Amino acid sequence: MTSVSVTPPRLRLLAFGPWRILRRSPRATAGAAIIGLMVLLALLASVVSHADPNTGTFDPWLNPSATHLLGTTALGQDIFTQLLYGARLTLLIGFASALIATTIGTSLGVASAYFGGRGGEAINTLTNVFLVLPGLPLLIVASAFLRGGGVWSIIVVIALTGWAWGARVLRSQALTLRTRDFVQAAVVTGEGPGRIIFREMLPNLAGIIAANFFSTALFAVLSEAALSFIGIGDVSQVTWGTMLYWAQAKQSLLHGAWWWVMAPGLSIALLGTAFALLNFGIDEISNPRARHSGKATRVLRRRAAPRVTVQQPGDALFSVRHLNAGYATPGGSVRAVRGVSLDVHPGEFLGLAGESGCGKSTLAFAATRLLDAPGVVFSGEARLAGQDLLALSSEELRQVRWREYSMVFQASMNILNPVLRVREQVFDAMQAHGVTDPERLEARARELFNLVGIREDYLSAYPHQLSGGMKQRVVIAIALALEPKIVVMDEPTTALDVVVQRQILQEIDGVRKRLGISIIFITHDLSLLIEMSDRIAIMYAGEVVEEAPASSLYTGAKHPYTTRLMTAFPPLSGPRERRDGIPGRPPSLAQDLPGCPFFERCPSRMPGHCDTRKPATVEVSPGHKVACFLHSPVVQATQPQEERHALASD
Ligand SMILES: Nc1ncnc2c1ncn2[C@@H]1O[C@H](COP(=O)(O)OP(=O)(O)OP(=O)(O)O)[C@@H](O)[C@H]1O
Repeated sequence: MTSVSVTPPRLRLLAFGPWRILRRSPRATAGAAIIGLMVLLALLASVVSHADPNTGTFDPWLNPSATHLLGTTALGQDIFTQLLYGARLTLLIGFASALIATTIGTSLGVASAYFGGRGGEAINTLTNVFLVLPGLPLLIVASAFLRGGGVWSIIVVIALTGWAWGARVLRSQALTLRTRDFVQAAVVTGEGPGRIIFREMLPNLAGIIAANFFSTALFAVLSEAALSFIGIGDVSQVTWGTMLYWAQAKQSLLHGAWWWVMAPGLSIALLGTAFALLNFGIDEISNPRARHSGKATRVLRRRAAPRVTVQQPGDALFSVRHLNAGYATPGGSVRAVRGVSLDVHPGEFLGLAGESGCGKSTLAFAATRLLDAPGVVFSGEARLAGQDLLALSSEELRQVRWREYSMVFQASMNILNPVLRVREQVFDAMQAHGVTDPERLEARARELFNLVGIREDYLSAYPHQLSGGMKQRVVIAIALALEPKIVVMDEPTTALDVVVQRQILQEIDGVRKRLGISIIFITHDLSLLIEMSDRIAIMYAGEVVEEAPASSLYTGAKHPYTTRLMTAFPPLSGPRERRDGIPGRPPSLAQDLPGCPFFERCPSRMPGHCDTRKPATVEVSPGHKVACFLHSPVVQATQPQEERHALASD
């Protein structure tokens, strides 16, 4: 395969292009028009006016007239000509200072947030020092040092004194962004820091960076005016600031020549307004939600999934053995997963059910090496095709994750970056794993959308233009992008309404059968799992208490917890009836549980027996395993026959 490089990461604003920004926002158009006019007049100064801005060739103190639109100065210079030439340096100072300060502020702010650690703290301290230094005195001292360096020394001084505010704002925004699901997801899918910063984070910060740029430009123009006004700037150059200085020095107001002050003063105010308008306009463009706020989200058309034969389970594809995991908390360890062993076969749909807090998510996170601090894997193995995921180095893990296995988590629609089109986000996962050919990326993205039942034209949409169900389908498409062998889905449809939930589940099942992938599906909803799964494992207080083919669990659940869990949900068919919950509460996972974890709530408990020893897991029929003394050979041998029968049929 010949691979060609794809378009490098770029700011979304740049991707829009200046013309589209202007077409879309009247405010940006107005701001750009004002600045454009100022730039044009500055460039054409010598064409518009033939006078020399520095030399006093006219009578002093002339009033505005057709010959001198804004009158003349005390030295006989034409004020309109000075305004035109002054715009050149004023605009240069504004834009150049803003560019330098914004580059410094953005780089330092984002780097300190993303990388953190001591370097991040050092940058933060430096930023704070610059923030507490009083602005104008700092400018005055720095300018005094660099006096005589011309306009560029003023630009450098303003940039060096103006970057800190931007760095502070961008740091705090980047810190928030760093924890957002779509950034975390980019880390998980294997994207490097440069790519995450430029592609995932900076586009989301574009509005703030633009705001920072224009406010720094305004700060630069005002600072130059202030420095010139007090005589520290280079007063031999014509800028709007030095015009104010000379107007004040020659006491123009006492001479009634108010236009000498008003012309540069109003020009500075107009420039500030233009910067603010551009700022608003760019915010509209960089925030797609604001851009499309009036448009209704289109509803997804469902596509029926053709049924194919399920692959017969063979040897385990994914095998978890004696996994112990939990959380290190100040109050001690929470053991949320206790000695769990589970197998998933190729093409199999394994359902994992249990009450909230029983450790399902911790198991999923621990087994896929996603359990972050304070989570800890205490011991055990999680082998995917023979390779122990828990023993891989970070780089090895990066290679395997998403290519060999992928995940879809609760409310994972939040992993979609709001300012990137869906297409680019589907591409990202593939690009991070070396797929770079644009044609192949596009073809695969279309194929994936067909697979999960979304029209291909939605590839060009932004996440907010999609319904919750469609977003979840996009996330599932991303999880399938590299054709992993297994996908772990932790309540992927919880946030959706029941109808959409069911459609997506049917779609997932169809995809699984077509591609022959395995799925571990986690939910509270046992009745849903019975419908969807090949096999179901029931967790309680960190342990798997029963595991069986879905049909045999439905017709003959063995563990008292499973039978209670079954009756807690409405039946799949038949008349509606009142459901009872399971009385009592699960035990604290911070404590040791020497016996059966369900002991306290079990209607068939045998004190002195169930609470003192762990029941062995026994296979009561092919593939149906249960950890309960009601079915253990020890109890069966020691209990009278009638009592055993009564207990077992509970
Ligand atoms: N960060 C944490 N620190 C300490 N304890 C935690 C942490 N996260 C989860 N736990 C505890 O671990 C146990 C298992 O939680 P887990 O989220 O794995 O359960 P779950 O079955 O997936 O629940 P749910 O269905 O509500 O998502 C719970 O008792 C929970 O309180």
